[in-house]
Amino acid sequence: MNRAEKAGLQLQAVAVLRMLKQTRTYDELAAVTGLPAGDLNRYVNGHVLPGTDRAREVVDGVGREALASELRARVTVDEEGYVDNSSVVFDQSFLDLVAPVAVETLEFDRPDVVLTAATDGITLGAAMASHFDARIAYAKKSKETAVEEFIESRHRLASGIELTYYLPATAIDEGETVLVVDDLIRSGETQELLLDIAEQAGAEVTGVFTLIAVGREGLDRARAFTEAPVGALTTFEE
Ligand SMILES: O=P(O)(O)OC[C@H]1O[C@H](OP(=O)(O)OP(=O)(O)O)[C@H](O)[C@@H]1O
Ligand SMILES: Nc1ncnc2[nH]cnc12
Repeated sequence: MNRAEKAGLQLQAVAVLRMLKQTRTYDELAAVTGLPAGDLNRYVNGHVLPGTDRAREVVDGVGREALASELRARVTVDEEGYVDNSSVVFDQSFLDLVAPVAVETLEFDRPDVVLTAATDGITLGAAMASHFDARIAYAKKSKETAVEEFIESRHRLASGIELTYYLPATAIDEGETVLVVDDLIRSGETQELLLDIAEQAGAEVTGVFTLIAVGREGLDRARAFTEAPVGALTTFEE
């Protein structure tokens, strides 16, 4: 780990601790993290940075669980199992916190491009791309004006309606690496289209990540299309 990566990890741990501290006393934070309350006070106030091992423990161990439960507390699920996650996808600061934790715990390699689907995947995609210093690309259900060439992927849904996503052909170069992300996966049809677009571009997929999986079908479907890691921050049972 070089110095910049070490500093990045230390600052991620501080961001996670600050988020957890918002609803906890230092003693409660000590109970969650297993770290002394006095040290936590110094980290949260920015007087001292946690060492690399402690920072990794916070980001890997505490971070993922804490962010998943924060996410679950924010979303609502209606009686048909549809999820309203607008309070998460509209909150760029929260997504900026999720990105490094997801990357550390699911062990995604740095991609050249983070690929997502408009609309609701865009803010998570931006957070992931910013974390990796990678480009973002989002496929849309309509063609952008003035773009001459598109990669398109079409799929007939169970209802018979056809779904097509379009990506400007210049968004991904052949041989580049791509991390595919979205806010939510349910049937996996959207991920299948994104993975097909990545394949048409001649890209190598480094992983698939979603904030929420509703049931297992979508993740299993994505796994059938790539050997790269596929994961969700949290899964809701159907
Ligand atoms: O796994 P699937 O069954 O394909 O469902 C997941 C997709 O559905 C939602 O997008 P939606 O199509 O509602 O578009 P939006 O982001 O513009 O709301 C969500 O943001 C995912 O992209
Ligand atoms: N918001 C949502 N909740 C559950 N399933 C979905 N499929 C597509 N969008 C969804």
